[in-house]
Amino acid sequence: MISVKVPASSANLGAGFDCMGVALKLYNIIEVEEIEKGLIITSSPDDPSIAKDENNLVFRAMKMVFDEVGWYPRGLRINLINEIPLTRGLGSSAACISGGIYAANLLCGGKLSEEEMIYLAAKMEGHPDNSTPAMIGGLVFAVLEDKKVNYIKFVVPARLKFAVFIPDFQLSTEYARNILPKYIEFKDAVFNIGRATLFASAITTGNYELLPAATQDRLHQPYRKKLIPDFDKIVNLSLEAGAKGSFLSGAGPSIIALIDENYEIFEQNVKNALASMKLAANWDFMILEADNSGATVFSVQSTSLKR
Ligand SMILES: Nc1ncnc2c1ncn2[C@@H]1O[C@H](COP(=O)(O)OP(=O)(O)O)[C@@H](O)[C@H]1O
Ligand SMILES: N[C@@H](CCOP(=O)(O)O)C(=O)O
Repeated sequence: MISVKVPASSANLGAGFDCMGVALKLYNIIEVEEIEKGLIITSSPDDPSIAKDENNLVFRAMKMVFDEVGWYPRGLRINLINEIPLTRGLGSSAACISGGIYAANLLCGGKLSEEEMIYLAAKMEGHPDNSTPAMIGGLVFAVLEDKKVNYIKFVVPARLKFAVFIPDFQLSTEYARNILPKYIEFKDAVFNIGRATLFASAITTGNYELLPAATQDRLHQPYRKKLIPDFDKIVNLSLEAGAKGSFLSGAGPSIIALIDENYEIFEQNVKNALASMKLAANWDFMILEADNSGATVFSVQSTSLKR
């Protein structure tokens, strides 16, 4: 049995639509084992949206690797332990894809390079901003090209923390992508280019005072926030509590805020605000650090199957 740990991820980071994302210390565990025959998939906590047959996302990612390298297990047992909430904008699908590719590559003897795994994951997900940090960790600037992903990984210092606000409803990434406009005004494109580059510079040089300006966006949040009733309330309360920027996590509905200091004061202020605004019942709140490792093996037990 091979056990792989793969982190959650928060993509876009404001202005960096489809090209920026950070891995977070919230994990799924994917356990895989070759068996004599068949496909056995279990998951906990179970969720009706998690397929237990060949439609399962982790299995589909693994099969893509087997097809790529021309090696197939006789049968496969997959056990999924899901800490990352599904369909909340925290890269649950990307964790399945990157974790499944990573686990399958271990099962078939490591035939794929890290670059090949990063590309396959981004190609399957359709955009590299979740799958790449899920695979290698850190805060990643990434562009999916024709046959590869061009990326830079920035190792996030522990002083920068991430407040995550998770509502009690789901918003599928597919739906949240379909509602985006096919065309935008030139001035809005220029607006986002400037802030995405300012974000990259501010985050890598530690100029966190620039982050509130650098995390503004006109490409996706104006459209998606309409699907999230308390969006402005959560963003405003996190900024008033001292966050250095607050914005949609991925395609949502979760919201993420950047915190640079006074974490305990921030946490207490947020908890007080959530309670006084009667939002606490519908919004989970946690403070996470960035994960700088990505998908990792955390146990390998020899299989009883003899080839
Ligand atoms: N932990 C999981 N196990 C199996 N399938 C999953 C898991 N997480 C997501 N999926 C599949 O991926 C699909 C897309 O999820 P998505 O809307 O992208 O969620 P997220 O925003 O968390 O990435 C889900 O409908 C589900 O079928
Ligand atoms: N760039 C994508 C990111 C989707 O992230 P997820 O965690 O919601 O799957 C988008 O904004 O559509």
